[in-house]
Amino acid sequence: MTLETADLASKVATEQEYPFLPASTQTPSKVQKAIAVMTSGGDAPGMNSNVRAIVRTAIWKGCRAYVVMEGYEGLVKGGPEYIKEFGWEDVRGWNSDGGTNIGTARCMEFKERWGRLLGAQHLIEAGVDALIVCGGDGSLTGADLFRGEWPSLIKELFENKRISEDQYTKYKHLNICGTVGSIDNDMSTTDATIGAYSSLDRICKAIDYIEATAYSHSRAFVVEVMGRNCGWLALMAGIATSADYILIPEKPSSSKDWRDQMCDIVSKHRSKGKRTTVVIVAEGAIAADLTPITPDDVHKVLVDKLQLDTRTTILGHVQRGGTAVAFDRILATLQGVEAVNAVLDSTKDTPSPLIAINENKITRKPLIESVKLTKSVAAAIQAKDFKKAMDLRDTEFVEHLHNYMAINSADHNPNKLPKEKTLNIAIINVGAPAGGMNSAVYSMATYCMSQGHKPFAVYNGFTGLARHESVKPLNWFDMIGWQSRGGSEIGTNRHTPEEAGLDQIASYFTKHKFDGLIIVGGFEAFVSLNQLEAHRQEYPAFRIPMVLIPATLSNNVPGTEYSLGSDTALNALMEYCDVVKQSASSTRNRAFVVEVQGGNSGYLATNAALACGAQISYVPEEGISLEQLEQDIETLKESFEKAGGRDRFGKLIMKSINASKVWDAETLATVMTAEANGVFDTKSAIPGHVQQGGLPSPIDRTRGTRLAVRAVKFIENHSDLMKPTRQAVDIDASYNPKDDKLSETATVLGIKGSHLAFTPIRELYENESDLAKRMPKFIHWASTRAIADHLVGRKRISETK
Ligand SMILES: Nc1ncnc2c1ncn2[C@@H]1O[C@H](COP(=O)(O)OP(=O)(O)OP(=O)(O)O)[C@@H](O)[C@H]1O
Ligand SMILES: O=P(O)(O)OC[C@H]1O[C@](O)(CO)[C@@H](O)[C@@H]1O
Ligand SMILES: [Mg+2]
Repeated sequence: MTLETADLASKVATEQEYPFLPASTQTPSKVQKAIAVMTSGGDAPGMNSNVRAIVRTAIWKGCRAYVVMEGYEGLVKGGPEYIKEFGWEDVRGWNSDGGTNIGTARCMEFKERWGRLLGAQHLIEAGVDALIVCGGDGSLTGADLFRGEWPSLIKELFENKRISEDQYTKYKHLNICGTVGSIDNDMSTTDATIGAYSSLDRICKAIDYIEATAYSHSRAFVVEVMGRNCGWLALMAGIATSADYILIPEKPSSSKDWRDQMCDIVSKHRSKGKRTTVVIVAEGAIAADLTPITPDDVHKVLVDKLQLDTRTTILGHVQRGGTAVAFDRILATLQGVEAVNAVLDSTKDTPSPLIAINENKITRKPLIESVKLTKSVAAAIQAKDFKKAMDLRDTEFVEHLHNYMAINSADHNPNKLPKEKTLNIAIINVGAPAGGMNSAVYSMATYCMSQGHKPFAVYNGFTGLARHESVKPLNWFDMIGWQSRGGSEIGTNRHTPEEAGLDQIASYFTKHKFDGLIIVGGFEAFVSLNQLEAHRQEYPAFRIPMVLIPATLSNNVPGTEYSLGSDTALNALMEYCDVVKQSASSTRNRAFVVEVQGGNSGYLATNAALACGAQISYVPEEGISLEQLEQDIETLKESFEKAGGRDRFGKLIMKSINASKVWDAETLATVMTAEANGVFDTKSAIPGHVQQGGLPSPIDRTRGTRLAVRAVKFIENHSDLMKPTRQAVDIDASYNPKDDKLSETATVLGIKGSHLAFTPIRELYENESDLAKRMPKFIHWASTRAIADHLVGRKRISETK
């Protein structure tokens, strides 16, 4: 995630007070604004990270921070019990807490004007001049209304002498900002709401468990998931667990009655030997005539029409529980920082912002527009205009649904494409295993099948091919369950084509008539793709469209801000760190140095630091200077002394293995303990290959699918361009390596800012790679380091000089 906030440091008051002090002890001259945050609507994992980031950023910038307890109910009730000033320490350790620590509510009074009038009065009485609301579509609709009505509310308060003239003048404009916190992911203009991916994680885990018992009894399960009127959770869970059928509000079956369509698909799967059936029903699922579809309805159909032994599981509030996944913690943190920036940037003429995320970029969107768009989805559904409802959901939603439907019909429906258009597509994994590799392979293979292409797996990387001709067409039955599995089902290794043997590889490409290649892997895969492209002149077999889907926990592939597996790894590391931090907190005066993988990339260490609130992260990009180390030990000492054995004060230090050759985790821990003079002690903790993760995270699974389908489409779209270059009579003359159009057909599919993008491998290899370090030249996450530091009060040598 990149955050192009104007440099945080530049907005910081020049002489910073030590940020461990509560806001109230800061000198009033530095106080710019009083910023309040509330959480509202259903609680969502990650809300606490959002509040933590808002409170600390506000304090860091010299503002006073307030929290409104119990959502809008707290505004309506008012007073210091509900609108409280918060200090730096009040939000310590909140990253790993589920739910919302400041409470939330569904407040009917705020839907009435008199309730909002009270809310306005109480905000003014508390001296709050900016309100950040973290909530779902309902909460932000309320916020939008509140802001719209503000002038009339304060006029009425003034006229009725409920506020003074001074207050009336001072609080003329309500500065409001929304951060979207809801498990439903139903807010337009943002790809993800805080909490949605945590909920998806809970759902996928539950369905993974259900699969095992369903398999044992050869049963069908109907699983109801939340989401109110939005089918995002059901759709994404459907993709991530390769469920047999999903029912969502936005897309009732139009061609057929849903019962017949579901039974068709389920019986096709069963007839091919599948022992389990999972049907996911969104709680808002409806038929084309708007009649609700309940789990009982689905259960009855599966029993009556297909005679399946069927059970129903309503997941309920389990989906909202537990600690937030790494994505939500980081999203909530970066959005919290951005929300404070937005509030400080705003003038009376600025429209109220909503802090969104598009692909990998934190963005600001006009709140009013987002609320309007969101409301129009519900209106379109009510009007049975499902096409419009789909169009109004973000484009990613539409893409995911299209992919799910295609993949789910793989190998069952008549081929989409005429015979002459169908292709042989080779799939290979290269490098270390990464979460989501299987999902990508499964999805590209099944998508190929749905179009009529023939997917081939190249087993055990390029050496497998060169030495053993390990190529096999993939079939549907063999891949059942791959979507949810960790590791690499088709095997992977680090050898590049040059190491494995170009002659053999080319001859097998020719023998199996490959028309396209998709490589899933990390930096070795990147190098491999470049080699194949560079050898197209000698080997016509390589004159095929080739796509790399980056997959590595190091997240160091040029051309993308996100590699498959990095989210799974981040979660594995974060869970490990939460446990270690709990231990450190219980022991009171203890810190842990956690050694993090990632080669020369500090991505994992930096993001784990953000997600866990680590005190320090040492990364290869910066190294470890003695001066900074001394400074860090001093800061740790000071903070342990100040804490005086208070609870929840365990400290984490993330250290990338390659941050320093001299300072390994253990040495660092020993030195810190010695230098601390008994104030605190430090231990080392080494998660090692646990960081590759067990089951892939839902993000890696669903992104794996999305990237896979895009990769196949790229091959389809570039096949006609490449065919003549290997089928011409004069094969040498038919290929000009300098022809950009041809060389662009060897490409990396990645996420760049707010877009998915294909970038030619040659361009990346020549201009954007630091080959010696196996790193991209541009570190897209660099700006998050300053944020991670500021949120824990770490001082940098450069700042203290
Ligand atoms: N139209 C509205 N006018 C004023 N306030 C509203 C409005 N809609 C919602 N609110 C306020 O926001 C609160 C939360 O809304 P809602 O229950 O719809 O949850 P949400 O914010 O959409 O979150 P989630 O859907 O995740 O539970 C309501 O209880 C109410 O106080
Ligand atoms: O927790 P409550 O008030 O029962 O509400 C449940 C609703 O809240 C959500 O969990 C979040 O909006 C919905 O998915 C669900 O419909
Ligand atoms: Mg809602």
